[in-house]
This record gives sequence, structure tokens and C-alpha cells, in this order.
Amino acid sequence: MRLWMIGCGNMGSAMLRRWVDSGTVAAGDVDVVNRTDRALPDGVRQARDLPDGPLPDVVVLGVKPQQLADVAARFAGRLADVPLLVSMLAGCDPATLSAAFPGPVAVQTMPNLPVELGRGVVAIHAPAAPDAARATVDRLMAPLGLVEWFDDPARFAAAGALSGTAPAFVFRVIDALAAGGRAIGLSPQEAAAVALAAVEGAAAMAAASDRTPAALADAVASPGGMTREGLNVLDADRALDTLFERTLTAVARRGEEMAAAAKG
Ligand SMILES: NC(=O)C1=CN([C@@H]2O[C@H](COP(=O)(O)OP(=O)(O)OC[C@H]3O[C@@H](n4cnc5c(N)ncnc54)[C@H](OP(=O)(O)O)[C@@H]3O)[C@@H](O)[C@H]2O)C=CC1
Ligand SMILES: O=C(O)[C@@H]1CCC=N1
Repeated sequence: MRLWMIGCGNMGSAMLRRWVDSGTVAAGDVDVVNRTDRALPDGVRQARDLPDGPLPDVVVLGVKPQQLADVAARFAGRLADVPLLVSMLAGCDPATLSAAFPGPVAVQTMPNLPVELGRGVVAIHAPAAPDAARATVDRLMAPLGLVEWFDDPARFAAAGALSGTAPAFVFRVIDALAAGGRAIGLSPQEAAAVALAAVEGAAAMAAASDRTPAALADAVASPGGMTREGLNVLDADRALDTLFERTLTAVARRGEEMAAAAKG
């Protein structure tokens, strides 16, 4: 599959590394347009402009949403006959993408950073995409992790808000657990190592188990033991639930603002 990627920063390069590592795309079949060179897989070509020659099978758009108008002004004409445009721009729906880039079938996605390890989530929204385009997108996204299509825009927005941002919140949780470890006497290095290993093990166990996370938490909490005392703090007044409800509500509200701005 031949790809052109316009904007290949933190998120685009994570996807690209997985595509190349998994053999989904050959590095030599990828041309990246960035404003400056980035560390990308060997064999990927990068430049300041689109290459001459035949059009690719797919254009992947990975700039910031605020840069959509600029890149459309520069590249839309050249891309009019490309079959498929896959965007990762938060808030830019298929209609907005098609208005900016007339011609290709426009597919809105919301990936997250762990796609680099094939352990990510990719939410996809393209209700009008024909079956052939959907099949190409599925082939491209399958090696990245969990792939979910949402025809309903509100559910896509909610899923993307959760999946796109959750890695950042989990990274914060790792740091917060380490801070807790320091507070009870561990060195910074010890606390960081123990917190990360505990989160990694717990996430892997939750993924492998047929028990719910709540049941697994109960399995950790021996009656009358240490864990129950800690859970009592987290659960009091729904403290942790309330914190994440407020967090995701703020995320969703910002997503709505970005979607409104993208529509102009
Ligand atoms: N980071 C994440 O976890 C997620 C990000 N996204 C989406 O991915 C997109 C990119 O985000 P992210 O990777 O974090 O941001 P980055 O800033 O890391 O990447 C943006 C890339 O676009 C390039 N770029 C900017 N302007 C132009 C231009 N005019 N022409 C060509 N290339 C350009 C930048 O190059 P340079 O650095 O040289 O300016 C950079 O490589 C956003 O739309 C975001 O909504 C979606 C889900 C998760
Ligand atoms: O913060 C953002 O807007 C992007 C989308 C989800 C993750 N990063």
C-alpha cells in the first residue's frame, strides 16, 4: 500500500512505525511531508512538499486541526484523484475533510499513542464510506490494536475522547502512584519502578482475565487488610469516579469546541 503522510509528528510517526514494523506498509512506499525532518523509520522519504509521480493509495493527514486550512490550500488540488484520505485530526469530521479536500473518500479517525506497539485504540467515523474504502482502512488499522467503527457521530466523539486522551491520564496515574510510594518512604527511583511495574502487570491481568476490574480489585483486597483501607479512600464520596467524570467531561467539551472551530 503506497502512502503519503502530510504531517507526521508524535501521533503520525507512532502509526507509521507500527505500519512498517508489522509489514503492513513498506518503508519505501511512504512519502512524508513535514515542515522539518523527524526521526522516522529507515527508508521512509521525507520532504517539504509532495513528491512528483504517481498518486498513492492513501493520504494520511496528521497535522494539527488548526493547520487543516493551510495544508488544504497547498495540497487539495494535487490530491483530488487519490482514492482515500484518512485523517487523525481531532474534531474534523468527514464533511469538513471533504470540503477541504474534495475528491477522496474522507475517513475520520481518532488513534492513540500505544498504536506504536500494536496496543492502541483507533476509533473510526466514516458513515458514507463505500465497502472498498472501509476494507482498505481496516487493513491499514488492524495492526495498530483495537479498531472500532462508529457511524453515530456523538458516540464516535465520546469514544475518541476517551481513547485518544486516556494514555495521558494513565501516565499521570503512574506518576501519582509513584508519588504515593515516595510519601511512604521509597526513593524516587524505587517508587517509579514499582509503580510502573504494578500498573503494567495490573493492566495485563485485567486484559487477560474474565473477571471485571472491580472483581479483580476485590481479589487484591484481603478482608481486613491494607488494600481495603486504600480503596476506602479512593471510593469515599466516589472520589476517583468523580475525578475522571470531571476529566472526561472537560475533554469532551474541548472536543466539541474544536469540532465547532473546524466547521468554521
Ligand atoms: N498526540 C496524540 O496522542 C494524538 C493526536 N491526534 C491528532 O494528531 C494530530 C497531530 O498531533 P500530534 O502528532 O500530537 O502533533 P505534532 O505537532 O507532533 O505533529 C504535527 C506534525 O505536522 C507537521 N506539520 C505542521 N504543519 C505542517 C504543514 N503546513 N505542512 C506539513 N506538515 C506540517 C509538524 O511538523 P513540524 O513539527 O516540523 O512543525 C508535525 O510533524 C492532531 O490533529 C491531533 O488532533 C489524535 C489522537 C491522539
Ligand atoms: O489533545 C489532543 O487534542 C489530541 C487528541 C487526542 C489526543 N491528543
